Amino acid sequence: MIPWEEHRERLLTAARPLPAATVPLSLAGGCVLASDVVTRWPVPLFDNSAMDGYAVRRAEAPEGARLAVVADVAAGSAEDPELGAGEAARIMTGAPVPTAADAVVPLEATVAGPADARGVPGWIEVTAAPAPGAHVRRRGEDLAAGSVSLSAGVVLGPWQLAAAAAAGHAEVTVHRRPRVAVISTGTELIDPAGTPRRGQIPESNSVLLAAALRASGLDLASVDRVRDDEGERLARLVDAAEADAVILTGGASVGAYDVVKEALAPRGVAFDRIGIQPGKPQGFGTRADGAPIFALPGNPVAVATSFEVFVRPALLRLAGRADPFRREELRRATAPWRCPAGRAQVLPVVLDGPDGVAPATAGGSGSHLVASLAAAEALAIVPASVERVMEGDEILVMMLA
Ligand SMILES: Nc1nc2c(c(=O)[nH]1)N[C@H]1C(S)=C(S)[C@@H](COP(=O)(O)OP(=O)(O)OC[C@H]3O[C@@H](n4cnc5c(N)ncnc54)[C@H](O)[C@@H]3O)O[C@H]1N2
Ligand code: MOO
Repeated sequence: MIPWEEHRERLLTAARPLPAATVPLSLAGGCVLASDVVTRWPVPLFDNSAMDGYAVRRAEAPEGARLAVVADVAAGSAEDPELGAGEAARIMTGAPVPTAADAVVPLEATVAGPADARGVPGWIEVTAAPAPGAHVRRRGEDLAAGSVSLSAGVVLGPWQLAAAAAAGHAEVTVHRRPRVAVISTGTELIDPAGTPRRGQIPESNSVLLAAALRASGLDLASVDRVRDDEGERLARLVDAAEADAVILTGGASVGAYDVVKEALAPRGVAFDRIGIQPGKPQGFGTRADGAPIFALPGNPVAVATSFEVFVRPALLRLAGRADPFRREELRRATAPWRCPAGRAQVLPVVLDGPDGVAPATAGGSGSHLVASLAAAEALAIVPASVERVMEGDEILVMMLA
């Protein structure tokens, strides 16, 4: 039996980041940046006002000063009005501060005289003197021109994409988002909407994997279902999948009709017994083009936990993530539970209070308990040496959100 950490390491070593491509920002969300984004200009681009108010020469704007309003600068204006002694310009938030001004007095700190047709008053009186540079957002104070705005390796979320746009880029160079093919196997499987006859069950693994891929920012390339007597078709589907990785479920154990093993072992996929429960039988290999092939056991809970423990980190590596792991926390068991002998346990759990954790199901870690998966919030990972978790024991918990 291979320790689960060793199996995971083997998968991670084989998973090389996909080549980089330049894509528009609208398609880059969730991708990992492959090269630095260097700002084309200082951010902000020019000194601009942080307030709606009046641009002034501070030395001439003590409390009680009356200033003539000689210009009106809106956001987007290219004007740079001269300000003489005793003069001010009305200015809006985001508008360029006139070169002659060195502070902005907000509207609320003024009393205004009669206005013209555009609403610009002829004069204002300052009711609170501005501090030096008050309400002026300085050119380059966020980022100097030519400096790195986003470093390679960053995952592009909404904030990072906005930063790239602000730095003057409509496109970024990212690792391609992995496209993943899913193939579920089993003669017993029918559509969830069907009426199962004796021996048949609704197919749920591909539903789980498709959603898990999407939730991890990965693309679903295709979904197929194969009967246990369709080994050749299975091999063809794996070969032909237009995907960067293939995940199969079922048929990975020692049964008489384990189609995945039959079809893929001759193609170099290694099937091993891993020291983890659920998820003991696992197959792993690489296609001729380097795409990893993950053959998971069929039990739905084993699929859920194997995806989290093995497949997701490897796929995130393909996506270019340096750290592909979930956040982990140490929590206290608030109920006791049994663990399998000789294998690490990955148990779907609920979070109990600020630092507690309890099994999501009374049935323990049975790999068929798919309905109770719905209640789970995280996965407890208990080492192989532990046979029983006692109330109060410290447990390592892999957080799923
Ligand atoms: N003699 C032994 N038998 C088994 C062993 C063993 O070591 N010796 N290992 C057990 C363990 S542990 C597991 S896990 C399973 C894995 O078996 P397979 O990978 O061959 O999976 P299947 O037999 O195809 O399916 C297992 C189970 O899951 C249901 N299933 C399969 N696919 C789906 C799907 N897409 N949606 C919903 N449910 C699915 C299937 O009906 C079975 O009930 O082997 C044990 N046996
Ligand atoms: O390892 Mo199997 O996945 O326990 O039930």
